[in-house]
Amino acid sequence: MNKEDFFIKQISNSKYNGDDGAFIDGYVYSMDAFFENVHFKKDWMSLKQIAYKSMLVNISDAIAMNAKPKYALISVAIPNSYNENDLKALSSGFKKAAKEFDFEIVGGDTIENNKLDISITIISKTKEPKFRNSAKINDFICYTGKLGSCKKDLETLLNGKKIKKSSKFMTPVLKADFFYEAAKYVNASMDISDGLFLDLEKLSKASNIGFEFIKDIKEEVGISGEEYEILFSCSAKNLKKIEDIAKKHKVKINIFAKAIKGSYKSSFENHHFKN
Ligand SMILES: Nc1ncnc2c1ncn2[C@@H]1O[C@H](COP(=O)(O)OP(=O)(O)OP(=O)(O)O)[C@@H](O)[C@H]1O
Ligand SMILES: Cc1ncc(C[n+]2csc(CCOP(=O)(O)O)c2C)c(N)n1
Ligand SMILES: [Mg+2]
Repeated sequence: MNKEDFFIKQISNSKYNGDDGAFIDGYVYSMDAFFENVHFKKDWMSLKQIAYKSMLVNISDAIAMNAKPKYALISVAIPNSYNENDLKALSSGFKKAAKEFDFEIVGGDTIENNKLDISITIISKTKEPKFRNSAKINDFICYTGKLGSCKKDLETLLNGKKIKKSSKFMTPVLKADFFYEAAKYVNASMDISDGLFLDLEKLSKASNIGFEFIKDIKEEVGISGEEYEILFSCSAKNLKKIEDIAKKHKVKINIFAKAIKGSYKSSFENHHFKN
């Protein structure tokens, strides 16, 4: 077992743990960290972009569970060198996301540190939560959008070069409207944060299924992280309905595998606690 899974198992064996968020009594509780030098370098993005992306990566988990964000708690470690304009820029990114997705920032914590580190908790509401453990044998396995560009853009940045302002690495494009409408036809879902192959492994474990690939997934597509697309499964019967909803919202759907008996293991390493 890897260090991350070992640790999570030590802390919590709650039945609510293990999905994009914990669904309890109509609400989904989820949190994600967005830390300097782990998730971004400060010369890559403006403070507003950093704050905005830190919110989007969190909202992504709520959407993947078919939950609508209602409240957020934001914990921020801020370098002492930041002036008032910096603080305004940072808060404008948080507020932009709250306005766009119509939720309230109800609390958090602020400390001083030598790096900018952001942790956000989102509390979201749903009448019909979607989990990772509900994919059924013979389901089609699909993902939204295009995968691959985030890894390419990350590499460009790590090589000291610039990427386009419109890059999905800078600003993930969440498929909220599509998914809130399509969710009733979906069996299982999660967001793609670690990369399709690793996230498929999580889906496989949670739903106790394997995959038969219909389409060949190239390595640069399968190992691209931070895409924040939605990975989902649905029955053959519901596929057409989902495709129609996707068309209406101008969202691309890739149908690339079928769920079969068995299990799936990615041959690629998790980026956390690499040797
Ligand atoms: N420190 C922790 N304490 C308790 N539970 C944790 C901790 N870290 C992770 N978990 C739980 O383990 C599960 C997997 O966490 P992880 O952060 O990998 O979520 P993910 O949705 O798969 O990935 P991402 O955060 O990149 O979207 C989640 O249910 C999460 O709540
Ligand atoms: C400086 C820097 N180095 C590496 C990366 C790549 N990276 C960080 S987190 C992550 C996947 C999901 O994250 P998490 O599991 O933390 O939600 C990836 C691919 C980056 N963005 N910035
Ligand atoms: Mg997730």
